[in-house]
Amino acid sequence: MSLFAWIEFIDTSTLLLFLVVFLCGLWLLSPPGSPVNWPPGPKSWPLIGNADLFWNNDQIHLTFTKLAKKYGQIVHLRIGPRGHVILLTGQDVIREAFVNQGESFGNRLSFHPFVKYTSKGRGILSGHGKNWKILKRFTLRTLKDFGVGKSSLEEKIKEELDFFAAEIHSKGGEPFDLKMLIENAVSNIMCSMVFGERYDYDDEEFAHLLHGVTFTLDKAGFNSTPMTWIPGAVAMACSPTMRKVVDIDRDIKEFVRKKTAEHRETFDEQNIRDFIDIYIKAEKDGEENGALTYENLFQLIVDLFLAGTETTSTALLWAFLYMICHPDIQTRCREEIAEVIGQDRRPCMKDKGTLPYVEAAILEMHRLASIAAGAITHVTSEPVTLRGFHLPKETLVIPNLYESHMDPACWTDPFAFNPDRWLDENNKLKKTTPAAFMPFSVGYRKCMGETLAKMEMFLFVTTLLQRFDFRMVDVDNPPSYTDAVLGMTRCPLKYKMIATRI
Ligand code: HEM
Repeated sequence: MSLFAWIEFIDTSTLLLFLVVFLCGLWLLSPPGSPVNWPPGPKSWPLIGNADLFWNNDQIHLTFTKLAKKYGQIVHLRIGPRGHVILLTGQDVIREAFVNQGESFGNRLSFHPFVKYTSKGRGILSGHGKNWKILKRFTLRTLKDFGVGKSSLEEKIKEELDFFAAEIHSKGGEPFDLKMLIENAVSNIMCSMVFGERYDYDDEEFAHLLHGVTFTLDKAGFNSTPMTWIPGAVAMACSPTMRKVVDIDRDIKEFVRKKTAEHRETFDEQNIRDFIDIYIKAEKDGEENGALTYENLFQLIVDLFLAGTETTSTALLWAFLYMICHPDIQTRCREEIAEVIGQDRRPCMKDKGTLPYVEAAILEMHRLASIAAGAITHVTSEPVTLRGFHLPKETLVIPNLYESHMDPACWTDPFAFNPDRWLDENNKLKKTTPAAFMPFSVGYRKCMGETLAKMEMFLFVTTLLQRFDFRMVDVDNPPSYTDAVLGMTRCPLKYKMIATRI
């Protein structure tokens, strides 16, 4: 296997030579004697630093945990002659950085080639600084106004659940893979909020976009970190993956462009239909001193799709995998739903608080699945000091959220799926959650969609368990619920299941 097979980006040996020459050049030009004192870390190779740790490694969170055991809570990795990555392990140090010094640790990777050629640092996922603050304010306010946490959005989620349940029913008890169905359903909720419409599960154009989103999130995951210091033009010229990500970005933008153009033509200030209308109105009203531009709207919508579909659908995939691997827990959830809600009415958000065991199972899913195992890479916005280490501006910072969820010092028998750990002696949900529990990250850049994600998780899990019994296809050959692949999110391996209508 070639040296660069890990990243699928390099076509030819000529390029390899070019890169070596390029890295040598950078190395020679690097300023001597840096004024920072780096935390400890593994020995690094000349030129490539510790980039080898990322090669072909879809379990990088486990590598990070091993490094923390050896070098401590703050580990330093070198990438190439100039790049520096800091790994943070443990909720205390993660909070010290992201909560206590949130803004200093709050930039994103605007210099990664993927970002340079797609969002260009606009939007909320890869943006930072003044523009990001404006978009964050607008997004949180609009999500709230538009119904996140309110009954209007709840109705949309329930409508989608009816389509979703009908699709599962149509499998007629035959084995099926939930992945695409669930991605469709979750994206449709976002589509209803943003565009005011949903798409059929067999809509080819939409399926193409969803595949694109999955591909991008897979390839833009942690093992693409060493690419950060490869010049964008070199990556574009040499990497088929990079070119595909750019093509996908173009297709998604074309789709969004079509939708926003239609909205502009039919815009009626008296009848605000969705997120795009709210944005158009804000733009017309000159809100935020004109900072809400068309380009910003564009990237914002793309970002909401990237951040809000794959995450929730992956979390749901894990939830149903745990349910089929633990039929006893599934039955206990269903019994609680039957006792509190019955079969004659559908679950609603008002039921939250009355189904402690189901809620405990969802919390346990978030912990054990740790879908955002390393959150999204942060970047220091200025020189900072953390526990005596002085880190320069533009240091990459990755929090190992996975380790916090698996730390035996915080969780008894951490690899077991055990909803009971969230309940008190009266089988009520414990009043506080442990500080080590951070599925949505913490501080300045924490998830903006947490409330929406929690609504979706609760309504999907309760509604589907009320209507279906889920089983594994072959009890003698159960799917693994410990193995996973980490791209941007930590995904379960492909599995099928059987659903029977209750
Ligand atoms: C189970 C579902 C979800 C999980 C576990 C999750 C988790 C996360 C995590 C860990 C981050 C990174 C925070 C950091 O870098 O420190 C994040 C960022 C983000 N999430 Fe979520 N998320 C979920 C669903 C959603 C949904 C449904 C939305 C839709 C609105 C959303 C919108 C965002 C946005 C916009 C960001 C970027 C925040 C920023 O960079 O400032 N997420 N999410």
